[in-house]
Amino acid sequence: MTATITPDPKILQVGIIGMGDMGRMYARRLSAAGWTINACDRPENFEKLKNDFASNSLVNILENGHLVSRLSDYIIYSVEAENIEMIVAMYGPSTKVGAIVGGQTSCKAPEIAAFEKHLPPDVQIVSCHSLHGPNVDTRGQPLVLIQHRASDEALDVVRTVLSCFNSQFVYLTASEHDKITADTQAATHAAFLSMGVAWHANNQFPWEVPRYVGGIENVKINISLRIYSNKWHVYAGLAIMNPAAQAQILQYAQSVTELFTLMIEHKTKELRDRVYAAKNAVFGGLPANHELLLSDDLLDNFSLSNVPPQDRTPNSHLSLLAMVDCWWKLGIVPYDHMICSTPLFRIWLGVTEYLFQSPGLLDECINVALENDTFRADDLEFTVAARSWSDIILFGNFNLYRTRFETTQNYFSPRFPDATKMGNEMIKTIFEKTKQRRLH
Ligand SMILES: NC(=O)C1=CN([C@@H]2O[C@H](COP(=O)(O)OP(=O)(O)OC[C@H]3O[C@@H](n4cnc5c(N)ncnc54)[C@H](OP(=O)(O)O)[C@@H]3O)[C@@H](O)[C@H]2O)C=CC1
Ligand SMILES: O=C(O)C(=O)Cc1ccc(O)cc1
Repeated sequence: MTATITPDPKILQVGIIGMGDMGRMYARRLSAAGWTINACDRPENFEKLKNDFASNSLVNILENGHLVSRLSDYIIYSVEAENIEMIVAMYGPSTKVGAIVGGQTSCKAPEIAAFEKHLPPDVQIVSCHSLHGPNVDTRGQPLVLIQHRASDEALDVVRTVLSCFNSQFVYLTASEHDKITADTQAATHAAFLSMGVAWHANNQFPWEVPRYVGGIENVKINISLRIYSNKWHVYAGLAIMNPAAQAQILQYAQSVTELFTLMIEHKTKELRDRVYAAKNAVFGGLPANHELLLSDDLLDNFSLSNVPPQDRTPNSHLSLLAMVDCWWKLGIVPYDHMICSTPLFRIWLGVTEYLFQSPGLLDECINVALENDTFRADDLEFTVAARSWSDIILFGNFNLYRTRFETTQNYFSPRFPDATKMGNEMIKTIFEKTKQRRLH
């Protein structure tokens, strides 16, 4: 069934269909490593794209995916997950005989189904997924490879082409990929999306509010703004199209609601027992000499606020209590997924670990949750937001997702440049610090 493809930059041509943020990042890095790239976006974007890459002689911009598919030996679809079936149906039949095809979408079940349905049988399928955003240094980051319908030689070709990223290859099946990424990404994103909506609902720029000062608060603000500065469809696609993700988001919303109810009912024993049961399930297996992934000193360096950190207000941290509760209820041990984790997931895990494992901090947080009303209005809005995101995702409503996302995105947009700069620094520092932990 298979034709031989030589992974030689003088011969092999790489195709990229979809020149958005990720497609452009791939085109730049692969061409810098000497590969010839044939690339396209939607036909109406042809002139602009051609202009943008006019100075790069190794990137050959074409009008549409038919032209890319006919010329290229290894083709990557880097398009919106929601549209993958329609786009593969359009261009897949034009694929060069014996070529290798893969996709970059964040959820593999629909992508693989589209490939199986629309690619000619002589075409091999090796999919990929860079587990990070387009502006993150690719070195050392996980890069999932899925040898779905392909020879070992075809996998080798893909490995050779993508080796210039110096990422860490992780070999999975499509369904393993979807299960693990649901565990790492779905509830993480739900938490940050809900924070953004809650701050917006209370008409707050959190870095201007003195009660949002301190290490953990810096992470919440930076990461939430980082997500809102990205494209809505990236998060909608991986939440709505991955069935395993829906269960996580539903559980996260339930955990938020149930913990918030215990807080406002002042059910001290029930709340404490539940939080400690979750702590035991998620962190109980860590060795005695386990070092925290993050420290407050480190996190204090990444503030968008001008208020000094010593004026920190203790917080109920509902979003973090609910995260660990959610992992517990779903039987997820997040450390099992480090090899396949995104930067945001590692940071989020680092923060939850910091809250649950720093002496005294968890009890302080439970006491605040039960007795202090400072964050009550924020926690109420956060609960409503978590429920609302889970409804939108369970109903699979892309339009409502987009409206909800973009409304909050507009509200925060003036601060995106600062937050992106700070977020990149934070990711870099935390990446260095957690390198050992990630690889073992
Ligand atoms: N951004 C991220 O952090 C990551 C994203 N991913 C995944 O990678 C994929 C791409 O994401 P990203 O680059 O961020 O998104 P973008 O929206 O920036 O890129 C998608 C591109 O595909 C184009 N497109 C749509 N239809 C066609 C078509 N018929 N032919 C050619 N091009 C088309 C879009 O054009 P137009 O906008 O005009 O519709 C857009 O330029 C998504 O599936 C996403 O889930 C994976 C890892 C990380
Ligand atoms: O790190 C994260 O969770 C991100 O937000 C970036 C991201 C988005 C989509 C992916 O498929 C992979 C990474």
